[in-house]
Amino acid sequence: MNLQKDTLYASPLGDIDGFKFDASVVDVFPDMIQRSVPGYSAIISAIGLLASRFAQADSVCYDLGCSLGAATLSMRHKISAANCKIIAVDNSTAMLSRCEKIITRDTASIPVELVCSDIQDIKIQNASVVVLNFTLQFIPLADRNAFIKKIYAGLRPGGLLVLSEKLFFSDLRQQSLQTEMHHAFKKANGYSDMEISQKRASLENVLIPETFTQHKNRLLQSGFDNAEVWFQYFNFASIIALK
Ligand SMILES: Nc1ncnc2c1ncn2[C@@H]1O[C@H](C[S@+](CC[C@H]([NH3+])C(=O)[O-])CC(=O)[O-])[C@@H](O)[C@H]1O
Ligand SMILES: O=C(O)C(=O)Cc1ccccc1
Repeated sequence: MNLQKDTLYASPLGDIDGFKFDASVVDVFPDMIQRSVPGYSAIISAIGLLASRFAQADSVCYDLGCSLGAATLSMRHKISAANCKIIAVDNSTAMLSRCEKIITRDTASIPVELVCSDIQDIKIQNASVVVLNFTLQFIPLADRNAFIKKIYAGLRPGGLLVLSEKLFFSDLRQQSLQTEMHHAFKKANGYSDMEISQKRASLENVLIPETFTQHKNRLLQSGFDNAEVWFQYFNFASIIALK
């Protein structure tokens, strides 16, 4: 499980396929997400702190779209409520089998159940914490309302949803500036202009960002009491929604 540098888009590709979380991505994923998502590590640490505040005794904490389990591990090391378990879900078999190896090597005692499934198809019950860390953006737009309603229904009173997303800005100058600054962030982390533009093409119609207002409206319409940004770094933000 050696950490590999992300060079997936470093050579010119003729046709650029839509981005997939396959075995080639798994090998470079920690490097890719760290160098591509501004504030990723800070968000992962804060998810642990939030879980320690919100995890209720005898409840379930969900990590939906868990990838290699970074948010799961952060929660697992911080939760002190009695008799909690974590359910971590991803529909990429390549991601989930690597995640299983990582979780097995970790020695913390909170049980972790790994589920290979579309996150829209699982039961969400008795939840005190639900984490969607950069995952909703990959769910078809038409399915997002029903999915957030389902999460709300599965949360206990006092429950927490952490929703981290790449944002879109309805103001054209903001959208261009925030995108430009995200690309500057990636360049400062060693990606070339070609890597940035090829990755951008592969994410077209795969990662579909929405505005903060769209997210907030959906969360409120689904029943959440309130929803606010607690972290933002350029066009990447994390939202706390409370039941
Ligand atoms: N419908 C779906 N059902 C299940 N999983 C899905 C679905 N769509 C996408 N995924 C999974 O969601 C994850 C998104 S990465 C999350 C990072 C992680 N949360 C982290 O905190 O490190 C974010 C990113 O790479 O930008 C991938 O593992 C997909 O397989
Ligand atoms: O790399 C990007 O440009 C992103 O928007 C974030 C990202 C990170 C990892 C996989 C897919 C998207």
